[in-house]
Amino acid sequence: MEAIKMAEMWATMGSTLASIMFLWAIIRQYCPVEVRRFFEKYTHRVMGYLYPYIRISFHEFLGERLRRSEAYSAVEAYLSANTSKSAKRLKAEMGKDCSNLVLTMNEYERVTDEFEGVTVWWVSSKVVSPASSMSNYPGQEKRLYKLKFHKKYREVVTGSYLEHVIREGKEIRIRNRQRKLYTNGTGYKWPSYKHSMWSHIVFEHPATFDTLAMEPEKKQEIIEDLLTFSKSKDFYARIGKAWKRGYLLYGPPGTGKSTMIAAMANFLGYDVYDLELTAVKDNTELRKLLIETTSKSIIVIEDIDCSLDFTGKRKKKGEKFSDDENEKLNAEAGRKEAKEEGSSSNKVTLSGLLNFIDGIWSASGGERLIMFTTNYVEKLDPALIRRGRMDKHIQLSYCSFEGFKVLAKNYLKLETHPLFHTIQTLIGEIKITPADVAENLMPKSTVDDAEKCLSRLIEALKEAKEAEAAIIEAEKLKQSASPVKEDGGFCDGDRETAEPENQCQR
Ligand SMILES: Nc1ncnc2c1ncn2[C@@H]1O[C@H](COP(=O)(O)OP(=O)(O)OP(=O)(O)O)[C@@H](O)[C@H]1O
Repeated sequence: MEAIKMAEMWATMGSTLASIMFLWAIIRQYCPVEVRRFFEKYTHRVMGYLYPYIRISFHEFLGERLRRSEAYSAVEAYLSANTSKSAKRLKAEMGKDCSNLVLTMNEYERVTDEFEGVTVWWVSSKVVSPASSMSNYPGQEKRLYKLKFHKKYREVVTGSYLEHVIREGKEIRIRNRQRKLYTNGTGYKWPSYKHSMWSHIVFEHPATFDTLAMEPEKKQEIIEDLLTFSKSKDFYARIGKAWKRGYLLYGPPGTGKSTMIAAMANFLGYDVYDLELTAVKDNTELRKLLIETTSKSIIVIEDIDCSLDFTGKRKKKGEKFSDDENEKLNAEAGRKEAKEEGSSSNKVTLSGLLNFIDGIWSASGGERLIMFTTNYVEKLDPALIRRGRMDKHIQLSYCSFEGFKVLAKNYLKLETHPLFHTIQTLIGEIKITPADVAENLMPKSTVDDAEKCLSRLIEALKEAKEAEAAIIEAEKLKQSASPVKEDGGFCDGDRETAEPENQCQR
């Protein structure tokens, strides 16, 4: 009996409240703003005792720090990525003016989220500002999010949860935005002089770390390095360094240097600036181009060893200098360059490039990765690639069995196959680039099945093995014919000849 009475009482209370809400929704449209605010203030107080949940407009807490539209977009991105499918329906535009709000109840969508053990509910609602009495324009329609949570979690929600939502939402938006690939070329500027400028296309390279053929541990190390960098804004500010990181990617042609850059750009959601140094007239122009790059970008100089004379001018291959000696040589080379710069302003110099790498972005802020690629790391000037400038050196090498498995999964959708064993043995014995493996795995006609592609790869590996054996045999014969050169220099791959010109030829 008791239970039935209670149920009846709750039902009556519920229907009374619903009637009041319904009446209020009608009346409030015609109420002056002051009356409405007064009424709502006291209703909220009373309701606070009966109903311990708080419903806040998201902008109450972030309005000061963030533009409304920015906050709205961040929440939208966060909810779309982190919560149930229903959030995907929350796509909406945000209007400019949010005064005089009228809620239209039937637009409600509700999404649940959890953070540090706290449950919150997001509600999306449509808002219409009343039509102006002076014009014929209808009222503007806007969207907003409201957040509901138990009042005992007020501190967690307004303290860390909202920050978390905004931060994550912004990152998701950056990852999802359409990115650009910039290249520099020559343009004309009034009054008609040539100058280097960026032009761009949409960056749509499909490479990801999942599709990159590389040992899993090495891949993971790079991913973590990138993640740490992208989250280290405060750290860089604290230690007084520009928020940039240099990567040197080196290895033989076809080992995936360009593919790695694309995977990095896709992973971080950055734009790519492909800087062609040979098209840059001088240091002034280089400076201008670099300053024009935006935050969250990767600046790439491919084949740096071929881009002007940046190769080991200061230190010849095999020469071992102490740090002091190196400093002296570098200073001397710097002076020489400065002289050259004075005599010919028509040049991008090493010192110019080093200066820009070191300091150019200190004033402009924002995060940037600078990447050099080369097939001949040993040719590069040590000053160009020292740690601090090129913070991480990544060697891209010949295809390992782990790398092959990634390619087999990408190209043939194969995780395992009886022919894998033969491939594992052969791939451990010879050097083959991922590009060559990929080429062999590519179906050449509609009748090519996985087995045919794998057999073709085995054939290619066997041929490469035979070719390698023939080269080794020929070299042995050559060496046994002339062990010592006329000038007394040796040629054993490790030791230099007496004259620098007489370098070993492989
Ligand atoms: N590690 C890899 N993972 C996946 N695919 C690869 C890899 N390496 C090469 N490839 C394939 O080979 C092609 C050429 O590779 P990429 O241009 O990245 O090599 P690279 O090292 O930059 O060569 P280069 O030094 O000649 O510029 C790519 O389009 C890709 O299909």
